[in-house]
Amino acid sequence: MTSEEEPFHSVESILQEFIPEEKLRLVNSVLYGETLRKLDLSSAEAESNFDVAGYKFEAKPESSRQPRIVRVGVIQNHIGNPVVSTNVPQERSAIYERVGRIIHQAGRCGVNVLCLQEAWPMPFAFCTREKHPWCEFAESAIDGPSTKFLQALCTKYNMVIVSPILERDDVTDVIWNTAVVIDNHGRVLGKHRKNHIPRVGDFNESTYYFEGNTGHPVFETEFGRIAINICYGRHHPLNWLMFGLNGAEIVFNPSATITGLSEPLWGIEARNAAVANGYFTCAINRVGSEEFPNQFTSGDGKPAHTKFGHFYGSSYITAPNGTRTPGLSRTRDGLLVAELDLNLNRQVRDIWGFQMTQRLPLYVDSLTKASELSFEPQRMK
Ligand SMILES: NC(=O)NCCC(=O)O
Repeated sequence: MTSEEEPFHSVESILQEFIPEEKLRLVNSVLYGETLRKLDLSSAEAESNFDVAGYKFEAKPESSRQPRIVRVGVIQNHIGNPVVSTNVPQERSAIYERVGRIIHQAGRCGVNVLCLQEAWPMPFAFCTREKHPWCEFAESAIDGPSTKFLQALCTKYNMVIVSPILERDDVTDVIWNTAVVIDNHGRVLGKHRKNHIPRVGDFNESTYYFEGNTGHPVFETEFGRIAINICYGRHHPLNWLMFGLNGAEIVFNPSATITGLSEPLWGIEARNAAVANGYFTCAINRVGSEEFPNQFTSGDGKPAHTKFGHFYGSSYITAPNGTRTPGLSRTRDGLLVAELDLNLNRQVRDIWGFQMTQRLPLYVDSLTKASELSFEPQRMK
């Protein structure tokens, strides 16, 4: 589908429309795994301009460990106005207003750890390659406007919030694509800078920032050990692996990606990472279309244009056994909540033994060789 065709709500809504109810359960169990119970989110106030959905991932009871229940939430949202305004404070406050309403609902749903979409407090202006005015959106991770805005909400709802922003380093002025982790007491626990920067289609992000220099940090929160693999990093299995080796129990993947480029990959990559690494993954995509005042090109022979395609939303959450939630809508703002029992990670690891059988030393050796200029591929004739 191109951005000009009529957008459909979700794959799930099409399956529901055309597959008889008694068969739909079977189809869903093959496509999505175990049937998940729905969470009662009646405490959330229904609002006409965004959806709220919630599911429960259960683990077996253990006699030596208590269940480790945590509620995670992910938010996907439009930026508000179809044509982006170049007035930075105005654009930013409209986004705060829109996202703030959804965060309040997450608080009411008892969410413990919430993650927002990639570069949430700004339009995804990196397609333009213009520095002015978009670089003005870059802000301090420690005391920038978005951190300050969220700190109050973290404290109010006793909620950890992962805030993916365009960061301006406090000392050097250098710009980074960064996820800031603010704990449930409103303190900045730390940050992670995007490790893999795209050079594909209109994703001209390398004009603005470099590959991150923060490694693969795992943040120990009161609700579990979390990590963030920012957008294009989801195409890199070693990126996911390192968060797992460092002990992540939940990995968030805040993204910005469009129809016509990545949609067939979307349901695979974060889901596969959950299976391969024995942790929960939460894939979050922006939603809607963003149009910029000036035309841009990306050296791909396409005519100059002003629209950045359709961000298809479809945020979803996967357990280490591959069971996943349905996706949020492809067209509407939404809050997806999932109650996880983190004991499931070890239970699935025990069943499949991927950690035991992964043979890291074998690959260390091979990868070291493969990264050398003198590398000769192991091929037999
Ligand atoms: N934001 C971002 O890294 N997008 C790249 C496109 C993709 O990975 O689908």
